[in-house]
Amino acid sequence: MQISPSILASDFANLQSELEAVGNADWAHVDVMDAHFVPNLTLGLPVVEALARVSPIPLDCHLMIDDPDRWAPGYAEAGAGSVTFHVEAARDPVSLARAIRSEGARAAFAVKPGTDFAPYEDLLPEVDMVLVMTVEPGFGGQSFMADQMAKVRQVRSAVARHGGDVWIQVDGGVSADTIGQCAEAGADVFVAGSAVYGADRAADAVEELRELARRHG
Ligand SMILES: O=C(CO)[C@H](O)[C@H](O)COP(=O)(O)O
Ligand SMILES: [Fe+2]
Repeated sequence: MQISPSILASDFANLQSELEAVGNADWAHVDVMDAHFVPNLTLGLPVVEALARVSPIPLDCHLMIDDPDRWAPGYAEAGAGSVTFHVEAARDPVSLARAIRSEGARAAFAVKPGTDFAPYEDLLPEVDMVLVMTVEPGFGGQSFMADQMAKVRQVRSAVARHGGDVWIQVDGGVSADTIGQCAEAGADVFVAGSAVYGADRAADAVEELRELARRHG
């Protein structure tokens, strides 16, 4: 059970100390948005390169961008430990996942709430993780979509059928109130922005979420 706090909910004026505040987490989730794939703009490659230099934990980059085939391997090269692209935006997901892995990072694909997983099941041997979005991508602080738990169960069964160690990540509205159902459905990597950075002590929130996930997993 791994926790990946989303720095989207942190203080962008103090990113290094915000990363250090969640040094007990497994990953730091970095939301890259390009104002095309989603209607919001956050940060890009130069900032990720700088964060990779100072972060005490590996970066988990979630690319909400058009044309990931062109850009995603660069994030692996910049030092991200895991790079997630959206299948809705990828032209050749197999080659893309291989390019990310060949740069030494874990490769993952994400599915939006309205995207079926079944057409992408054959990609499982090419990736290290599947991200099931539990909000419409674009903004932090949205309400958790419990109807996506059926998809998490579907991915968990597909992973069991295929064998191999593919992690299942959930992202969006994950909190102390919702993490239990995610773990029960089969998720094992949990992104949390507001629930971690909105807490009095971010590190305590990370421990609490991990404990709740373990209890329900
Ligand atoms: O990908 C994302 C939004 O597109 C974020 O990672 C996600 O929303 C995390 O924020 P919160 O936990 O506040 O929902
Ligand atoms: Fe994200």
